Amino acid sequence: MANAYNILNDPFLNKGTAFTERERESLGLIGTLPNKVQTIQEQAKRVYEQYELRPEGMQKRKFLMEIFNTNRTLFYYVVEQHIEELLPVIYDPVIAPAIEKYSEIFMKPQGAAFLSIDNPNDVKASLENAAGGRKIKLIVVTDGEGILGIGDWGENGVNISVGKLMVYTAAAGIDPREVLPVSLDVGTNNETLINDPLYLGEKHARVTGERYYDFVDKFVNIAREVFPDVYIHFEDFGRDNATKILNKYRKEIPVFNDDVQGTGIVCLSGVLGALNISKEKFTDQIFLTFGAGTAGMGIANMMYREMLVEGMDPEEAKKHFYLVDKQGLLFSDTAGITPEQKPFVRDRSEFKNADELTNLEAVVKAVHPTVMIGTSTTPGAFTEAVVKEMAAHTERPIIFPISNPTKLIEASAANLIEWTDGRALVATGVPSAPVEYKGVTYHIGQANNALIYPGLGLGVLASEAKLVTDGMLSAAAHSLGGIVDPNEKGAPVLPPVSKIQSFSAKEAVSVAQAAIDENLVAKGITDAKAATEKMKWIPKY
Ligand SMILES: NC(=O)c1ccc[n+]([C@@H]2O[C@H](COP(=O)([O-])OP(=O)(O)OC[C@H]3O[C@@H](n4cnc5c(N)ncnc54)[C@H](O)[C@@H]3O)[C@@H](O)[C@H]2O)c1
Ligand SMILES: O=C(O)C[C@H](O)C(=O)O
Ligand SMILES: [Mn+2]
Repeated sequence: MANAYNILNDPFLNKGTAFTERERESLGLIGTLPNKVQTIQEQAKRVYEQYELRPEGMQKRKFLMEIFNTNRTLFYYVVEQHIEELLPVIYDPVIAPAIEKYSEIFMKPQGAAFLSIDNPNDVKASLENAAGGRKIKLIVVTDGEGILGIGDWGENGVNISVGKLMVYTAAAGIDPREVLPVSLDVGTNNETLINDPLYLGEKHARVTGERYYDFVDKFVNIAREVFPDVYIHFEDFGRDNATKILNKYRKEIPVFNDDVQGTGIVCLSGVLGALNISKEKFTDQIFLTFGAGTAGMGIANMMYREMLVEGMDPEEAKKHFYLVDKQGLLFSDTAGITPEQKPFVRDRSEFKNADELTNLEAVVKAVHPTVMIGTSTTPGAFTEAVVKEMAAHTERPIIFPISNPTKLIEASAANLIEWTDGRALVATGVPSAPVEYKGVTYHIGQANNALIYPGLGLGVLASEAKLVTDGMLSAAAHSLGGIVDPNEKGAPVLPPVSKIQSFSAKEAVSVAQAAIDENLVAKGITDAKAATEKMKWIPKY
């Protein structure tokens, strides 16, 4: 029988001052709380006022995490009330310094499962212990190798699993009792962590190769055994592993890689939104991917598949793509081409000055892109010269500098609007304030996978989809249309975060419907809307 101590210390059970007199009596809580019984609205007012008193991001985050650790329902109630303001604090960009400082500021494990490659026999017990008897339907797992654009943060990366799951609940109403953040600690190559006496992860170099893949496989298999049908979301794996792991499982079980697929979906949505504004055709676009890594290639593939959906011939479609990475424009004979880049590399003979195409400005001059997306982790790479050159050859340049966090952005929204005299259609990965320019207020869309993975997840879980297919990803990308009025001056290319709950719900229905149409759902699921509505968790007592 749970006693007062256990109840008040369990964030899923605790209601704090909102326990009614009857509950206090029946649960043995008499005298363990101030006598006044509060509503969740009153509690939320108190929490928000305290939140506002905290002067800056990390302190605001620490305060919110205390509420998260104490009372999950109240936490989500407050977050949903102030979603646009709080999302950047519980998630990107404030999550970045919270990851860097994770070991120093550690207070509570936040319900995560910590799996170590040095103790592979503990995987099952660790997952079971962390779940504590809860029926887990969704896991976000990271190995911490490619956290946002800030690199290898080892075990500290667990915070991204926790943060991504917060967005699932706040945006799409995924029941917080049914989720599990997981960290795969396979070591770290980050010297700062290795030399940090307070670092909480394994202090050795990353294990790679067969032993690494075996460990990932062990985690996937045991997770599916302990939590049948669990949907696994992979986050911030390194460039060499992300797509490889995704492709290994995606034909067998419901898995998702956020950096590859989530980023692809949100960027396709953004481009479709931009074309609604410019009234141009998708198949006329020339795409330049700057930073052809995990996210960059996920985006290129999503755009490429859309070209095929539009009826374009595969060989013809490939000609619309140019990849630029550290080496410059990527050619078939460029050294260090990754397996993901290979299908999209160009032939040197296409250009008279191929040997000069080693920097972004030269490439833009040579290929005249109409869409340029930055996933390069290179701050300021979209210089005035690059942007003006692009804008000289296209009326409405579509430019998405989406490297995160803020310090890594390829260009600010304000600069892009100014350098193109208001013609650029812009989205950024982190939130950007509206830009005032020559009497027009330009609203900047946030091309962050957080806008789409919650709705996708709700659609997958509600329909009990057995796989996550390209058709479902495409349905997700197309579902965000029709929310923004494209004819309004300064309209954003993506719907605003303030509406994330309503468009996530809409997206979930589209995804579940696609799963139903592809015969991938559990028996008896025929009504996508009813299924997603039934699944939705609401923060109330
Ligand atoms: N907005 C979003 O939703 C979203 C989603 C995923 C990733 N991202 C961001 O995209 C960035 C990349 O993430 P990733 O997971 O693809 O990392 P990654 O390491 O897999 O890829 C980065 C690529 O950029 C290349 N690069 C590095 N320096 C370069 C330079 N000077 N010029 C050209 N290319 C260069 C690297 O060689 C690599 O191929 C990160 O900042 C991340 O935060 C944003
Ligand atoms: O975490 C984010 O803000 C988006 C993305 O998954 C990233 O890795 O940058
Ligand atoms: Mn990520």
